[in-house]
Amino acid sequence: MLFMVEMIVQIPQSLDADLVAKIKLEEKEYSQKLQREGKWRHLWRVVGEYANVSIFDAASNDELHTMLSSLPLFPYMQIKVTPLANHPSSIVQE
Ligand SMILES: O=C(O)CC1=CCC(=O)O1
Repeated sequence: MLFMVEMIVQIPQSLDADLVAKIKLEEKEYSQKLQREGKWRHLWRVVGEYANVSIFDAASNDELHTMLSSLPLFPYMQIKVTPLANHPSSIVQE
């Protein structure tokens, strides 16, 4: 099952800079693990914003929720999930 996931990152200015750097490094490592596993299919930066648009491939809503809530930046993000279905005019059927 494919999902479009929109993430807006909002890290409080008051958070310790070293802690922020550590969280970002852990976020990168975790996201790249999911990408290598084929679970995180696309990761795009939204131009001009500290935000991304991603495509996830998860077996269930529960699996997607587990992946998203395990993100190190999860406490500092607004996340919107949109389930995707095949479009009848698409020449690519997933
Ligand atoms: O920078 C972001 O958009 C948040 C994020 C998601 C995966 C990652 O490595 O950073």
